[in-house]
Amino acid sequence: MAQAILDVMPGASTGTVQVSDPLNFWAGKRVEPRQQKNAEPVFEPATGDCFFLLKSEEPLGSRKSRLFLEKREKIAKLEVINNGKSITEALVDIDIAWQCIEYYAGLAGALAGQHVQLPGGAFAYTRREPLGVCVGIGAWNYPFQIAAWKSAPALACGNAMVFKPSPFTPVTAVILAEIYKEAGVPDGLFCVVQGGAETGTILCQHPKVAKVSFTGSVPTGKKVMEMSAKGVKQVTLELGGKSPLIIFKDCDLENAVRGALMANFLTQGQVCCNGTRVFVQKDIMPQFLEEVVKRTKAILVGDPLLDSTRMGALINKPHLEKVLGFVSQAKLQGARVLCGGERFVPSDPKLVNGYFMSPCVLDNCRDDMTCVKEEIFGPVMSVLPFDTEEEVVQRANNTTFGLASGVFTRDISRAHRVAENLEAGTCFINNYNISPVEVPFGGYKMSGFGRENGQVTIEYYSQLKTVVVEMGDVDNYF
Ligand SMILES: NC(=O)c1ccc[n+]([C@@H]2O[C@H](COP(=O)([O-])OP(=O)(O)OC[C@H]3O[C@@H](n4cnc5c(N)ncnc54)[C@H](O)[C@@H]3O)[C@@H](O)[C@H]2O)c1
Repeated sequence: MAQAILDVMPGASTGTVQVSDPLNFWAGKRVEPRQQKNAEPVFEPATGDCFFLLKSEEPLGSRKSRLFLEKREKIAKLEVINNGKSITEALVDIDIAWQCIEYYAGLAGALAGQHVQLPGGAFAYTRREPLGVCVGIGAWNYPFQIAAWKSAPALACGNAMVFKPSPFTPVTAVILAEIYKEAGVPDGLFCVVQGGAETGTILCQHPKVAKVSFTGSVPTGKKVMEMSAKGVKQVTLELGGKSPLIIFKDCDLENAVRGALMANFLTQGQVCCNGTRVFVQKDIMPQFLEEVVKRTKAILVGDPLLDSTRMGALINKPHLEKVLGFVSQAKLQGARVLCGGERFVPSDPKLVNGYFMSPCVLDNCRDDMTCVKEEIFGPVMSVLPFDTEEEVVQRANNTTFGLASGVFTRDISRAHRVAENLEAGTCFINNYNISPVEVPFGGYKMSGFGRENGQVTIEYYSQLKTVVVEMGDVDNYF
């Protein structure tokens, strides 16, 4: 069964793949939902064609790196077919996923408590224990990577995880389940359940669930937190962002332009930590704009399975329309479109119904515009001029989000001062959007709390037990 889904490769090309195997993984194997709801079509973003019928489960309550490398390309191709991102990026996503699993597999053996000496020979020690059954709920922009980022630390700490992918990208999480099984993870320890809001709700409300780790939008994150609060469950929330990227005039301009592109156009701009508010010091604005527009226009949009493609298709039609709507609104509010911002129809006939758009750079932006305030989640960069460090830090922080931030400067003191003053979970100095699994990732403010990756995440998937040991007699007050 597992093979069937992977057997479509390597001859697969855009528009030819149909997936029919069940995508739920329960007690060690792929299963059809026990009680099916209506099947929902899942679309291939590059062609607009349905390539899978997703049957989700109704009332759920009632009813190792070597392995990765062998499957790397196949998983990446399926990720592309389901998500629309370029194969170049998908391969990196899969690599980051296995690095994450290796990292936490390594940390598992290092989990340790503390020994505390007490008076009279007594002592205490602490044990790091699992929480129990954890739920992972994923967004559609990094389907496989999100499943790995959540399950690797969860399993390393001794928990079980039930993972629910986004119904837009249901296809690859089950392969992760099969890899875990092949690597020796006992049946039932990592399960995949398909479905949307209803299934997510059931999972969050289930009395036997100890923790929910959620990646998605702020409105859904609030609901997840409310539901989890009722059961006093721990929560990790990885939510949206509208991150600032600050480019000072003393920067290496070539690198700053590259950084701005990395901050805006990965995965068709559908990245939570994107630096979509690009603040550029006035003195270098003309040179910055000239270079960034030149590079943006050169981005090759098209068939995401081709190695030469740098930008694929957005996730679905309503989302494409929403992103294009943000561009229209920006124009009405006075922004100038320097390039892109339109639906793009590739010359390949099989891609004519795909959800492509040309990457967009907006100039003449002001802090009060919708495109500068709201998360667009598409390839739209808003450029804003600034004069002083003090002013730009204040403007950069003037948002309810706080996921990431970036600063380009050659002044080392300024770089660290700005990093300290920005209200965000991550600050990139002279780079943007790199995500090594060794460093913690997560938000400030309404971008969420808790962390993924890094050693600290162990604390979010375990609980501490204190054991107090008396070596003498009990001191009796009575
Ligand atoms: N901070 C991060 O690490 C990170 C990473 C990726 C995406 N995101 C954010 O995710 C958003 C885009 O993803 P999306 O459109 O899939 O988000 P979404 O909030 O619409 O959905 C996320 C997940 O929640 C599920 N869900 C929906 N309603 C639910 C409910 N009532 N109860 C439980 N689960 C429910 C969905 O089925 C999906 O699996 C953006 O805002 C983006 O910034 C954040």
